[in-house]
Amino acid sequence: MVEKRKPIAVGEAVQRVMDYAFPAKKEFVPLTQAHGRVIAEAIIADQDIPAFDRSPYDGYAIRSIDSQEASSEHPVRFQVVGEIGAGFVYEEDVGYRQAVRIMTGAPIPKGCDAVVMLELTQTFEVNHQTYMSIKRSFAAGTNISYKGEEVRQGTTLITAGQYINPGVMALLATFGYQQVPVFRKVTVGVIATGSELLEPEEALQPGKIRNSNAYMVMAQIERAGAEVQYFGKLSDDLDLCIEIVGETLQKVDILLTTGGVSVGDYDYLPAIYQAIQADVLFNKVAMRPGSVTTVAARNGQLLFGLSGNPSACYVGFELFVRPIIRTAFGNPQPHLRREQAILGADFTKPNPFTRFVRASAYYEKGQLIAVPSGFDKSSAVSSLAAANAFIMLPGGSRGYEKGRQVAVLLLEDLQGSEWPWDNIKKSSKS
Ligand SMILES: Nc1nc2c(c(=O)[nH]1)N[C@H]1C(S)=C(S)[C@@H](COP(=O)(O)OP(=O)(O)OC[C@H]3O[C@@H](n4cnc5c(N)ncnc54)[C@H](O)[C@@H]3O)O[C@H]1N2
Ligand code: MOO
Ligand SMILES: [Mg+2]
Repeated sequence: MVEKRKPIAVGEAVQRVMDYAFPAKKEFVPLTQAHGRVIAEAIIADQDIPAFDRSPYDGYAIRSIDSQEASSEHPVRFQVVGEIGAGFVYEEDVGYRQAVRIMTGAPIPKGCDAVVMLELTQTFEVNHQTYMSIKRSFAAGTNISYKGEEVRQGTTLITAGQYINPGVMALLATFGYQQVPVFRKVTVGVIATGSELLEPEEALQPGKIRNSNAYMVMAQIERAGAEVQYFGKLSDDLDLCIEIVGETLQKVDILLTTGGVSVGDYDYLPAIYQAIQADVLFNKVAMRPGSVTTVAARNGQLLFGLSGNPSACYVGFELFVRPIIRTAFGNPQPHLRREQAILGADFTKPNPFTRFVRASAYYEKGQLIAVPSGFDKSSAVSSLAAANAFIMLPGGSRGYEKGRQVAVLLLEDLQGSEWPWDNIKKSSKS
């Protein structure tokens, strides 16, 4: 008699997995390798920005009081006593009706309190002495970028857990980080199971297929921000599988397998979990595809038994594995971002389980539209290429027509959701 499995709700299944989330660990990487990682400590300004009063323009630094009488009828003339480019300091005192030619980014010379843009001046020479004249007055503070006007020393600019984007890189460089504290990437081991599998370089043979899942989930692991270790494919040989799975667990933080989780004669994952004394957290989820997704734990370590069917494998990864990876970065929003969208095409197939339809989501006139991205069976491989979202359709006895509001989960987003699984309700007509 084949084992009868009891499906549990998706949210319940995700919660059971999240109970095994492990804490983030810190490591240091050189600045040049920090882009794309997640910062493990706050960035607190250890200096003001700007660090000194500086000129925002190419021009002349003056004492504003000396310009008070300037007008177009009576231009005021200044003796140019020096010049200074960015990176240098003008050390002398600047006196009555003296000006220093100054370039953008250079520190304001002592005594000066305004900068006149080059375009508003006239420069000329009299007896080998350079002068400039202006036709209007300038108030104190004109064209000065003040020390600390952007950021005050001691301000927290970035908190731990933030993705290091190019802007964060600029801050790290500004504050002189050579080694950057980042969360360690968890290592996810991948094993594909199935006697039918050939690697991409192998020629096709009758009854065999190429192993697409391993390459797909390895990319999903990287997209989620973890490190991959690939242990190859295993044929359906129970003893060999038990041995390799046991060994592999020692080498990784998380082990992910594809295939062999259903009730078929060669679906060995349930027996493998039993043999290595792993506790099965669930082996049936009320979702499509991916209902057979099985997750087990041994000594606190998670083993994800993803389906062999490519679309089911893909969905199982995004719902269950990705949030665990993102939690290991101290990310408080580790789940897929949930948004509302308009269903862009009829979806007539009813199903009692919650469905995760692989979809292409795009904005049109400010409205998010989601359209199924191709052949919709659990076995489909071709619809994944164009998928950047799942349309989440509550289970029920009817299909959904174009134009309805539906919930979508975004796959290529960095923001994430804290918990997208509440209120999976019937969609309503918008
Ligand atoms: N009697 C029942 N049969 C099935 C059930 C069920 O409840 N009762 N569940 C079905 C569902 S739903 C799914 S999903 C699949 C799950 O199958 P498994 O996870 O056991 O995976 P396999 O049997 O190993 O393979 C299924 C399918 O996927 C292909 N496959 C496997 N590995 C790969 C790979 N690495 N790359 C590409 N394709 C792969 C494999 O050739 C099979 O076609 O079970 C249903 N059956
Ligand atoms: O596990 Mo299956 O994906 O529901 O077709
Ligand atoms: Mg099977």
